[in-house]
Amino acid sequence: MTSHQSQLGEGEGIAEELAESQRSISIAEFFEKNKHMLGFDSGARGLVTAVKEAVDNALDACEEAGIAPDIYVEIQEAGDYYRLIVEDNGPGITKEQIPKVFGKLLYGSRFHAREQSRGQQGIGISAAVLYSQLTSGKPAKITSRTKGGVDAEYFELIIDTDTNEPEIDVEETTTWERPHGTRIEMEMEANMRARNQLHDYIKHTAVVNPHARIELREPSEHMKYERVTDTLPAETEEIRPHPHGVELGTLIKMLDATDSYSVSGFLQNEFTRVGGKTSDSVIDNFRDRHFGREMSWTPPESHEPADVARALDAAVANKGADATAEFADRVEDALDGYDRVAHHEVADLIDDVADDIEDKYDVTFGSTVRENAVEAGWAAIVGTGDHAELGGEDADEHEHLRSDLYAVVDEVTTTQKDDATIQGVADRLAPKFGDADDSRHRFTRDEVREFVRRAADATEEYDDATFGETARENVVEALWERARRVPDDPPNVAEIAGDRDASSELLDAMRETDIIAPPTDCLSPIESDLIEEGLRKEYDADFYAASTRDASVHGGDPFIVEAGLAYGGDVEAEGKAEVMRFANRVPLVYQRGACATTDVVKDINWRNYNLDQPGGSGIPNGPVVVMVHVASTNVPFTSESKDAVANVPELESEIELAMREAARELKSFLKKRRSMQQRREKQDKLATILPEMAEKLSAVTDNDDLDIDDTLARIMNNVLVERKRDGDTVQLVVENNSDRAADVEITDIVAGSEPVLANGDASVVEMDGEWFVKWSTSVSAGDEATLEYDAGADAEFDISVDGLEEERVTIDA
Ligand SMILES: Nc1ncnc2c1ncn2[C@@H]1O[C@H](COP(=O)(O)OP(=O)(O)OP(=O)(O)O)[C@@H](O)[C@H]1O
Repeated sequence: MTSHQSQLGEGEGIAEELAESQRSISIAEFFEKNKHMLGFDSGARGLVTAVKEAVDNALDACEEAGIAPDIYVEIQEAGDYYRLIVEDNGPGITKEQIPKVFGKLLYGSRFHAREQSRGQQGIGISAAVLYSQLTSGKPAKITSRTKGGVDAEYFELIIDTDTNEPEIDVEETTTWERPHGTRIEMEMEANMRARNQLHDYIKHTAVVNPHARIELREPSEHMKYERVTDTLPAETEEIRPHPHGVELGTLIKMLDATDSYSVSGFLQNEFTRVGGKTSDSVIDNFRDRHFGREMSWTPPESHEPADVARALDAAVANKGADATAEFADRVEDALDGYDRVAHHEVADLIDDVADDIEDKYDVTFGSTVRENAVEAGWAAIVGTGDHAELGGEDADEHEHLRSDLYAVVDEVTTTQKDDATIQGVADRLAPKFGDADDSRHRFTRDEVREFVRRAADATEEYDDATFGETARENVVEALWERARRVPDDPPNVAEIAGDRDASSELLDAMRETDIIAPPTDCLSPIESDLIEEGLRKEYDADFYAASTRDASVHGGDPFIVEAGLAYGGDVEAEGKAEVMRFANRVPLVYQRGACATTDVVKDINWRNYNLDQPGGSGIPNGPVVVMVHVASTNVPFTSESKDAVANVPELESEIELAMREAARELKSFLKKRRSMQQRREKQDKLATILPEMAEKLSAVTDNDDLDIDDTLARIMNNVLVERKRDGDTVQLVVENNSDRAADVEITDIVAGSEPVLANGDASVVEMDGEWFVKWSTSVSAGDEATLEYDAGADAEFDISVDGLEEERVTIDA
């Protein structure tokens, strides 16, 4: 700006001068200047991003082709540069596509697909090529062989940043030992300062992709992760957008592009989860918005001044007295059958009766006669038009509507409202409907709301009454519910597309309609058991928990959030918990602080889950690993570099729920652990005091020594496992002093003499000269169970008890 200020002439013509320097910018030029947006802001980071882009693509390609991925990554020092090689055993890329995939930004197969994949935008690998050519000046070298292809194709290329088109240096066929797959080699200015991030990326990728074999060879380390399973993630299906997710611009684009003529066809063909019934509901909601609804009123009773029959009689001319009289009477009689009636119902009724009269009297009720009759009949019902004349001098034009409205307002307001207030509101509402421009009484909900607002405001102002928001909303709701949906056909797709308001009404109607969540076969969550397994593989912890939420929708794209936790054991106890973030099975390495995932973890009150959280917010302290996975057909990232998930409320709330589900399990684990610890402490204290007391007691009473173990078990309400010997007879007694049933599994290893069972459901197995007596028993609270066997005097025993926490069992054997 400043430079222009000094260079440009003053006054007129500045815009023209500026225009000379204005030109379009190619996308490649743009990203050349904004490398950071794509994750290439430094040499250290650039290398990690390039590995990530190539490995993500390789995994996507293999999974799409149903091939168990075998991925090799190598980083070599090459003079002033680093050379990166990534090879996969995927389906390969055709000769025609190779230059575009690697040499053109924004070229890819996934941008328009609603299906979970790691790649989304078609920028990733070409951005890596761009970064490599910018920093090293060397072309990218690509080798690819398609499945079944005789030769492999070899290219050396760069991106022409002016045109964003590939510039091919070398193109030839070559031989390659892999039967199919793709290999890319790039040189770039880089360093290994981000080695930790690189290792984390590879390690965590292996954790959430147990079906892949991944190898990384870099100048100072060689890491290899073997495949743990041959089962590939469930194949995902591409889906159409969900009606709850599209935005207005997208909807208008879809309306323009569709082959459908009718809205119903459009909704069913272009969206997921819309069948005939759902499309009818959407169209009904659209009608309400587009046409409004028709107010319904109670038909006047015959003794009221409004005389429908007389009005109809007067409106019909030249049809003969009998025919006219019967027509008028029959319409009036039929109206008696209605509690409330709307304009189009009166029209339908008049049509039906007119048809009958035509047949019976051989007269014609043409459309003009019918229209006149509808107009006159409706005016008589709502008390406008000629009705004043019919009712005589004293007739109040809106009397009927007033009493009708009084009944509605009275019904839906509380008994505290006095009569005068209700009457005030009804009286002021009546002319708003009665004198409205639309004589059919068609109004949108907003119009009805506005009428009620004005009537209530005026009543408050002039009658010194109160008529609050709830009362107003109740009246609107009651009138709207009583109003009738109109039968008009909705406009066709082309008409809606050309009318922004109508498109917006359709969008609102779609959002308002209950529609089942999109199918989830387009997503492939890791699933909670595999998350736990993944955590178990990486962390030797005391406790693991995981949860996988049901699918939700954001912007028409379904998503699933999963969370996992590992606690205790060898997990680093010092400092803050480790937070691992994943999106579509890709570890997110950078921008931790700008990620919705981290924000949610920080906002949770972890003290509620028995974790240490100084100040009550922020990442908790202690031996915890938190893991969050967001799987979606379109993960909302904060930028093209796909490092952080954006703060989308729907997503944040699901992340929170997933975290809380896993955290609840952690809480009960920690609670139990704590109570066990307290029990242990109590037991330890008793174990010190009791013998002293017993000793003193025996001394005072001059009795034999007391059996302390039994006493301890009883005080602690423990399950006591006791051995009694009488000659060769051995008895194992399980005495349940607790208040719930105990399932115990006892293994008594007997050496020196073969045990012979006398009773019980036990088994004896010999192994290396020892006998394993295995006994499983369930003992109810307060009961005991006994196993008896014979063993010689030389027998030695080694007993262990499983099935109960250590702290709940006292062994005296
Ligand atoms: N190793 C590969 N094997 C087979 N096809 C590939 C491979 N790498 C890339 N492709 C194809 O090239 C396209 C472009 O890849 P690119 O990395 O530029 O974008 P993307 O993965 O679709 O999205 P993103 O920009 O989010 O990474 C992919 O959509 C895919 O069709």
